[in-house]
Amino acid sequence: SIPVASVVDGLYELQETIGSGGFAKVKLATHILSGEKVAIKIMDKKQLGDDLPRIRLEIAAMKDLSHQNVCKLYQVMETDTKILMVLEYCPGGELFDYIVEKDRLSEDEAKIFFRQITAAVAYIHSKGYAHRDLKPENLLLDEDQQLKLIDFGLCARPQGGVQSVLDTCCGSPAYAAPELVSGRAYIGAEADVWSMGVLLYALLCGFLPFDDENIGSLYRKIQSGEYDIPSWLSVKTVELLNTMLQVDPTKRISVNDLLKHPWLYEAGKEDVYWKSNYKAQELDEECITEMALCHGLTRKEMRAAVSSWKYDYVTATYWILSNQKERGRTVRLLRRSATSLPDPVTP
Ligand SMILES: Cn1cc(Br)cc1C(=O)Nc1[nH]nc2c1CN(C(=O)N[C@H](CN1CCCC1)c1ccccc1)C21CC1
Repeated sequence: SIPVASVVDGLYELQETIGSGGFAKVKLATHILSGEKVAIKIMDKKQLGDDLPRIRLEIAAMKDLSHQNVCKLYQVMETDTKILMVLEYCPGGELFDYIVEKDRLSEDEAKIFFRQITAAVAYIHSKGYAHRDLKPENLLLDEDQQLKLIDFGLCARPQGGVQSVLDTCCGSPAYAAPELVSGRAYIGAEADVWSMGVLLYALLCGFLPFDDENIGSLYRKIQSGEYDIPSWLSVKTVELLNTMLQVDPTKRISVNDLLKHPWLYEAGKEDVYWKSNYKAQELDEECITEMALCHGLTRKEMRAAVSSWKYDYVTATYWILSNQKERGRTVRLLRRSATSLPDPVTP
């Protein structure tokens, strides 16, 4: 079978393995043209077995999600036996390890993280997705201590969101059930808010609200919705937790109402900026120019190549450059270096 090294040859320099799970492993790598570090998630198709559709779903979702608190997908490569996802590298590791190290977070620090988690979830829900596996292991810290959501393998998307459900149900909303017209018809959106409640509790307490070695009694505890309130939690915090940890999903706060909840704004914080900073529509001219120079193409040709969003090396280079710009770094690529760049398109 085709070795992974051959597909990344000249594009990425593979380095050590930084994570390994059942059917996948994550290796640190360097995007040669920019010198930026990336994380390459390498999955074995055979080991994936009938989980393969989950990966196709994860890839489709991540191509559609560009947000400052969602780990960016840069490139997808496939060989006869492997699927490779080139993703944003987060040098801070998992939020899970961060909490373990600090035992538990102060209300102020938890608030900073929770605002970012709410921004990420509000964004993916606005795109018609639900993550359905929110936990501190799936939130990574980047070099600026910003949280990035990962692992969309379990995410769900009703075909085209609520509008399509409305359209399909006999055409006129007169027949649509109340939860449909209220836009609550997401698959799993309410479940995401419950998980956010568990997440916030874990940040503030360092242990879980519902826990038990025996899975049966764990389920009973979850279904009871009863959990201990440690003395260090403020009344306002407990009120917020209660709005999320409502057993009845129809009584549970929505992520849009969470965005307006006063707890997120204490200590004079400004609005949670949940919309995406990425502009996939209008391309960044500075990045296009730098790429055109590096590839020996005109800006017009480069613009056309980038806006085809093939999730090839061109897409990766564009996203990496725009991330660099976003972080206030200089937008710079290696000039036409020895690396075997694809020959410029003959004009
Ligand atoms: C742990 N760590 C420590 C440092 Br320093 C950096 C990291 C690190 O993993 N950074 C990192 N940057 N970008 C990524 C990662 C990890 N990572 C991941 O996608 N990591 C997940 C972690 N999941 C959490 C629950 C189950 C597995 C993973 C998925 C499959 C196999 C192995 C790991 C990406 C690619 C998106």
